[in-house]
Amino acid sequence: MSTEVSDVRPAGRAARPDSPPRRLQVVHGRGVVDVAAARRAVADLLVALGKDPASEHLADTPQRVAHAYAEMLTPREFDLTTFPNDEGYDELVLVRGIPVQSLCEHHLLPFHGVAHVGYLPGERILGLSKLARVVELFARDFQVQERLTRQVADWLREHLVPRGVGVVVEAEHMCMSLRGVRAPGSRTVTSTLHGLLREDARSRQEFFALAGVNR
Ligand SMILES: Nc1nc2c(ncn2[C@@H]2O[C@H](COP(=O)(O)OP(=O)(O)OP(=O)(O)O)[C@@H](O)[C@H]2O)c(=O)[nH]1
Ligand SMILES: [Zn+2]
Repeated sequence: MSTEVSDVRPAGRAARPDSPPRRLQVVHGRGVVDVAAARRAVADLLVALGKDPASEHLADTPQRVAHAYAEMLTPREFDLTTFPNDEGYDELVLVRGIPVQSLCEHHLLPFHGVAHVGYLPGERILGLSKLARVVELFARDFQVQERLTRQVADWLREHLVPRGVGVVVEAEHMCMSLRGVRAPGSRTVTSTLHGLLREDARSRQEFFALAGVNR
């Protein structure tokens, strides 16, 4: 998925790179869901599963399912707000326990859990809520957990230009709980590190310790 990040400063305002705060509008470049086509496909699926979509109980189900998938595949747009790091804060900034709600691309079933996202600030610091918004930006898609984890880390490296980035995702996959291997409660942990959090052992250990992951 591509994302577009554009400057939303009002026209005529000086574009000084250090003017606080800086807001960049983040728009996802994902195809819009064709709800009508999805509704027809869900009705066909019900028939294929031996159900009658015209029955009283299922009459509105195709419409609901189509809307549910459209919602689950559409991240909210947001402003990426950054501030100059005037105090020269050079320690880790970490938000733990960010909810992750995504859909496995193999079975179209949910996987959900938490993300811990941290960075070592460079010239700018980020509005804290934006770490959770970036997780949503990539989670609202058909995904595998490894790619989701890496996309969040790569995106922050590109758009925040910190000295280091770390992302840990812990999630339970419904395709492993409800069906197949039927291992409810098992959680998959994935991580991606960039910059100093990858290269410097002390920073890496501190990140995993604060994230609550024992490595
Ligand atoms: N690496 C990775 N695998 C995933 C993820 N979500 C689901 N899977 C796995 O994708 C695999 C698909 O394997 P297949 O053998 O093609 O599908 P399957 O027969 O339904 O597999 P079972 O789930 O073992 O019954 C399964 O092992 C799933 O557990 C993910 O986020 N990352
Ligand atoms: Zn799956």
